[in-house]
Amino acid sequence: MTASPSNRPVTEVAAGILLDSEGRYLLGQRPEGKPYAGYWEVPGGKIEKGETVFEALKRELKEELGIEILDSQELTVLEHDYPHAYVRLHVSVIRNWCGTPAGCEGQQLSWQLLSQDRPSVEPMLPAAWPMLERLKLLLV
Ligand SMILES: Nc1nc2c([nH]c(=O)n2[C@H]2C[C@H](O)[C@@H](COP(=O)(O)OP(=O)(O)OP(=O)(O)O)O2)c(=O)[nH]1
Repeated sequence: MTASPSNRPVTEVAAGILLDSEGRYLLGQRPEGKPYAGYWEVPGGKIEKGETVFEALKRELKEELGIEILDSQELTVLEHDYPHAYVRLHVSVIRNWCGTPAGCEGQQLSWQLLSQDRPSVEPMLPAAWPMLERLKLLLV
């Protein structure tokens, strides 16, 4: 495990932005029992030892949403220093998947239009904002 600038261990996370053909992306609400429960985020989770980012995304999105992702495009890598952890987020865009996303862990889901200024749900996890900004730049 690497160390952050503040010398805290870094938690590596894979986050996958599902983007559909109508320009909508998917947010999920963090379930009870997790840090920041109730906050909205892009689906994903911690990368396990020995996993690639794509393998972690495939596993997490199967567990959380019940879908099979077919490919992904790397968007950006962001770091955020939370009270509970220092996280490094490997953010990918996913346009091709099999199945219909469902809240398999009891979480609420919400499709959001990328053309809208801000998501219609709140609060968002602080580190979700820069990834949405980056996504908008990719598509202009
Ligand atoms: N999935 C996801 N995590 C994010 C985003 N933004 C952000 O700061 N994070 C942080 C929150 C958490 O500290 C970490 C993800 O960990 P997690 O708790 O969701 O991971 P997990 O599902 O593997 O958790 P676990 O219950 O197995 O421990 O990344 C985001 O948009 N999506």
